[in-house]
Amino acid sequence: NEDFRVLLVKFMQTLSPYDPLVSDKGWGWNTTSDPCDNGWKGVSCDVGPRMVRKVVLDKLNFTGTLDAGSLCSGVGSSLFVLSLTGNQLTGGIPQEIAGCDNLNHLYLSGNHFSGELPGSLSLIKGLKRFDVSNNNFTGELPPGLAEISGMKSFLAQNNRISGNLPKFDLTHLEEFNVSNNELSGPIPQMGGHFRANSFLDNPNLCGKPLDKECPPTTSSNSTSKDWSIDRYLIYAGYAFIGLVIITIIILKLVSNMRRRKPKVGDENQNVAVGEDGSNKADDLKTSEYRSQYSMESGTSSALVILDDDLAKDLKFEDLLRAPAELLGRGSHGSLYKVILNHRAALAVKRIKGSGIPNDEFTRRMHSLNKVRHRRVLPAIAFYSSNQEKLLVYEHQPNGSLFKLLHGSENGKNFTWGSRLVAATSMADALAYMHEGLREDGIAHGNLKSTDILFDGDKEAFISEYGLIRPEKERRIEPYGPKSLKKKSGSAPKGRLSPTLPRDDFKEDVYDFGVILLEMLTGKSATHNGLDLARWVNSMVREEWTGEVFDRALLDKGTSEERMVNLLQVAIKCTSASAGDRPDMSQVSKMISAISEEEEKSSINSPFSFTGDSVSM
Ligand SMILES: Nc1ncnc2c1ncn2[C@@H]1O[C@H](COP(=O)(O)OP(=O)(O)OP(=O)(O)O)[C@@H](O)[C@H]1O
Repeated sequence: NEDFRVLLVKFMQTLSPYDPLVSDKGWGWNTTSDPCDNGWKGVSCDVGPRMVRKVVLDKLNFTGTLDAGSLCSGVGSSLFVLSLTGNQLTGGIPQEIAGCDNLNHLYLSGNHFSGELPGSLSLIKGLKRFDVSNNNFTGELPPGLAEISGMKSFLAQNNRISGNLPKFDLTHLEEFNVSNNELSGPIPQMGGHFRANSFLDNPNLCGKPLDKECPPTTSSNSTSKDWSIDRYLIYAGYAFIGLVIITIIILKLVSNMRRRKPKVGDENQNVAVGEDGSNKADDLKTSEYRSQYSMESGTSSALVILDDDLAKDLKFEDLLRAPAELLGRGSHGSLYKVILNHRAALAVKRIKGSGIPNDEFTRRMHSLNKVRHRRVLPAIAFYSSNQEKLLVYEHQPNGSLFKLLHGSENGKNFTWGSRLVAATSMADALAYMHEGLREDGIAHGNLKSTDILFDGDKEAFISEYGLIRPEKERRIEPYGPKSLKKKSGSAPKGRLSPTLPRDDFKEDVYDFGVILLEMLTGKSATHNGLDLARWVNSMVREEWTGEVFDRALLDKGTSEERMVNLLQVAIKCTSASAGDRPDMSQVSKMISAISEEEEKSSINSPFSFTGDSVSM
């Protein structure tokens, strides 16, 4: 009826009170047309009963306020999604928002909203995704909000919300972030897998997972009981660690004593013997590795040159003396940019205490050096001792895929065509390496978007292939749709699985799938405590596939069909069980087919960054 249109038009006018042109923009919002017939901008309706289901008006420079009263009286219970992200709306969220009592998704981030979040929000019992991040909200979080069961995202970071944090049930939440507010007091024990970054930058918030302990309090019996349990656990932990250390020392002493006892007739008992019966120490000194500088004289620890052109005459001393710039600290060690006279810049990875014995590591580097793909960055030299390893690569000047997608430019200049080209060549490179190194059992082992680097010509390379097998273990709680049905026991990536062996090649496929998802969604794999594969799966299940894609991709010329095809490949790669994941060779074929389609449709955009270099 007409009243309902009048109310919706009033809602729109309040969003943009200073822009009388809204009605002239051809957006359809007027009392004479039907929102479901004439496609009002941002309005989607049910096909059957023709009811307004979604109102999505993002980034339209609205400067007014949210007239929830008119909107919710107008659309009543039919509205499922309200999204006003990235405008400049002011004022608060009116209590009347509860009139939209079937709202599932409420996205209001990136505005200038202020005031307290209304308590009436907790009356919207079906609320699943709630995002009010990046506004100026103040006051306390209504405790009822934490009691809505089935909530999947709660994002309220970057506001000025104060008071205590109510107790959410975090085990079922996929995204949770209240960082950078003014919250105070202890973080309640809420379960879930969220790390400190979901709570950071609240000066007076304390307790796990933050690094900051809460001061002991006597005011509440239950709190002091929690504290004494905590303390008991800490002391028990110390005692256990002490016991383990003592056992290790005793075992070491016993094994040293045994080793020292020479056996009659055995003169080489201290030299390890290889599987083929050869003497490993001698192997390492063969002409395949040219020792340039020996750190520990008399041992095989030396800078080993693998690429005669790039690392000619490179000496360990040169690396030690040259000025080095720390580029980052990863999970295995630090990475330095080193510039030596008359040489291209080098990237030197320093790994301490890898746990891989010297000779095993050297053999691994040797195997890797035999299998080369032009899109996999080879080590040009390395040094290995039992305590420390150095790997020397060519420095790549255009940063990593991670920075390109999540750096200051947020992937704005990384077009769909460029992403597809990078995905195709990375899949091809990984498939090639898997095939060549399968017998040696050497997969990449730790693939992340920081390991995809761009060279001077802005071509993508995989780096750190097979460098080290991290102590990351097989995931027991997978992230595919099957696992989402299980309500408990969900685990973050890399959770311990003591019994099942890990298939490194299928782990690579999973990691590659996550990289594809990062390229498709523009989200990082661990942003906001979010497990990307799990989030995408749940969005697709809820039939919100269109909402997962990076907005920077929704340009003229981008094929949604091929984006969905690539998304399906990524979902297969991140299948719950390793057995359901395709091999990299199959992945490569599927992506190549999408690329061919793209080429045929002649809308393939060239791989392009704008500007001289990628700004990070
Ligand atoms: N050859 C290279 N040239 C230029 N930048 C590099 C090179 N190798 C790595 N980097 C960048 O240096 C930073 C630190 O790298 P590093 O490998 O130490 O960390 P990581 O990849 O985040 O973690 P991990 O140790 O788990 O692999 C990353 O941003 C990475 O993209």
